Amino acid sequence: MSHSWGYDSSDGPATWAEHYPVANGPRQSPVNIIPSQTQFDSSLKPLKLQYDPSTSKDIMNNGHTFQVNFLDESDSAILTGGPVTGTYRLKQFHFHWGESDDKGSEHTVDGIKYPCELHLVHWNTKYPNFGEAVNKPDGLAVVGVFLKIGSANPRLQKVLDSFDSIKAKGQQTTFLNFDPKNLLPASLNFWTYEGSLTTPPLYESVTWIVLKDPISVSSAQMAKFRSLLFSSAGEQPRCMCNNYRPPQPIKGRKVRSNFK
Ligand SMILES: CN(C)c1nnc([C@H](N)S(N)(=O)=O)s1
Ligand SMILES: [Zn+2]
Repeated sequence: MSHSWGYDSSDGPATWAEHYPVANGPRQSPVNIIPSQTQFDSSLKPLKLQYDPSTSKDIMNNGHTFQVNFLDESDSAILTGGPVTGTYRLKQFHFHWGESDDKGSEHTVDGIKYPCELHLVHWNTKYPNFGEAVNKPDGLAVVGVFLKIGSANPRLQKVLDSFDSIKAKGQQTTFLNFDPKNLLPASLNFWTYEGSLTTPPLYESVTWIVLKDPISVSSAQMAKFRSLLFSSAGEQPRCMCNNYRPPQPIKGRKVRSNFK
């Protein structure tokens, strides 16, 4: 049975290496992206994200974040191009955020934290299924999108409206016909590097594709993210926030960009 973990001082990122020694591995995520030290790579192909809204299934509170799950039995919602070879299927998307608008993202840019970060998790179809792909060095591709405080984002509304149904850990509700394309910025300019899952088991299996441009979110919308709970129904309520891992050592890795 996997060891329980969280984001408090007693079970948070500073403790994860006790049960997941890869936490101190050579390709851990997230990282601080320093644009002046990234390398433009003209061989990077345009990133192609082809999503089919009919593949969205449900939305759930997993006790660490909330995630929207997708049907992944066919190549209906896929990622191709960019830094990857082959076809990666969308499995789920989720978010990380802070207790206040001055923190919450996992990746940082020149040390700047955004209030929230969206992760769209895809698995390499060279493997038979997600479970086989999740711990392979080229198993996953995660697209990271920063959220920046500004005007309210109407495209987040359907997600926010589901929160009353998934307030506590373990709660789930149907979430049909949602197009994650609507959560992307206009530009797909990205930084990319080889990294890991940012939560246990911290497998070093992720090609990270972090979009340079953020999408907007209002402070009031961020307050709704913080209405969710880490705790199960009936337990002492614990606000779901600060569910982010801080940047990890780059350990000689290159961060490439597809833009100058
Ligand atoms: C098993 N899956 C889909 C995941 N495991 N850890 C995940 C992390 N939350 S992240 N941030 O995507 O690396 S996603
Ligand atoms: Zn994540």
